[in-house]
Amino acid sequence: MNSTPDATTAALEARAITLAYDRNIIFEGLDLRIEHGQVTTLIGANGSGKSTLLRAFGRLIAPSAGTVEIDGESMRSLSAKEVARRLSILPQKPLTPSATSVRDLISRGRHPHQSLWRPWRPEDSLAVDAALEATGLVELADREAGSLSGGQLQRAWVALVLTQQTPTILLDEPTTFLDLSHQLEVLRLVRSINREQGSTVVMVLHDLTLAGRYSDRLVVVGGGRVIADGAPWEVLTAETLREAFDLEAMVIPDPHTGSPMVVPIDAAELSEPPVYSRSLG
Ligand SMILES: Nc1ncnc2c1ncn2[C@@H]1O[C@H](COP(=O)(O)OP(=O)(O)OP(=O)(O)O)[C@@H](O)[C@H]1O
Repeated sequence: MNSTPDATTAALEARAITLAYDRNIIFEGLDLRIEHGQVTTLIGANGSGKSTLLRAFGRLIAPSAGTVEIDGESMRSLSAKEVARRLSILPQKPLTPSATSVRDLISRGRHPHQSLWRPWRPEDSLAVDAALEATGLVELADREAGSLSGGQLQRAWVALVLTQQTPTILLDEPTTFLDLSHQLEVLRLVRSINREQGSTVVMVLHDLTLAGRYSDRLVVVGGGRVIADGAPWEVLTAETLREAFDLEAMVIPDPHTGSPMVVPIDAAELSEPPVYSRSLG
């Protein structure tokens, strides 16, 4: 790994940033620290600015005011190649190149590691093989990427990000298009990379229960600010869900993992007594 984190430097830090599209201001003067070695997940309603924030952390968009730092250094002061060595990002809608095999697509993840003096090495092939294996794509390695199903392609993008082996990984909705079993597989993989390699992960997820299960920290955004920030049990409360999502919900412990499970309540059903009491009564 390239970075040498210390206790006081954040992996990523937004300092008083303003993010806007023309005159549409999404965040103004926002501060947010992302700690080294944690899985942090951004949650919030549609259009609340999660992807915008992630893109700013990935230097895909520049703040119109304030700074974004990586390991204590301003992103602006670093070359594109240096940023690519430190972080990888899976954007929300990556464009699939045509006439590219799955293996070639994933191999692109090794480009930041190469230079004139550092051509393709056996370890690059090993990293690609490991990512194919980890994402269950070995049998599809020679298929054209454009011919994959939505879920298979999503796993190929996740594999591409993983082969980069950067200290920080940003994932915008990595479970889109995936069936539940593959969602679990991808999130388990992301967490194992975090635990085993100490990578810092920042993701955007829509499934609140999975976010709570696989994250160390949740950051809820809405109305141009951070509504709540903390460990999953601190953040996933009925009050926060009401404020952030306009949602009535119960939060109960998952019987298997003990992590918070969000059970949405349909407002139309609120007038009815719970099914349990109906069947008992
Ligand atoms: N490229 C863009 N140009 C103009 N406006 C944009 C652009 N991208 C996002 N927006 C607007 O910025 C706001 C925040 O969008 P963003 O995609 O960050 O939200 P989000 O929380 O990730 O949403 P979702 O959950 O629907 O993916 C929205 O109002 C959106 O319409």
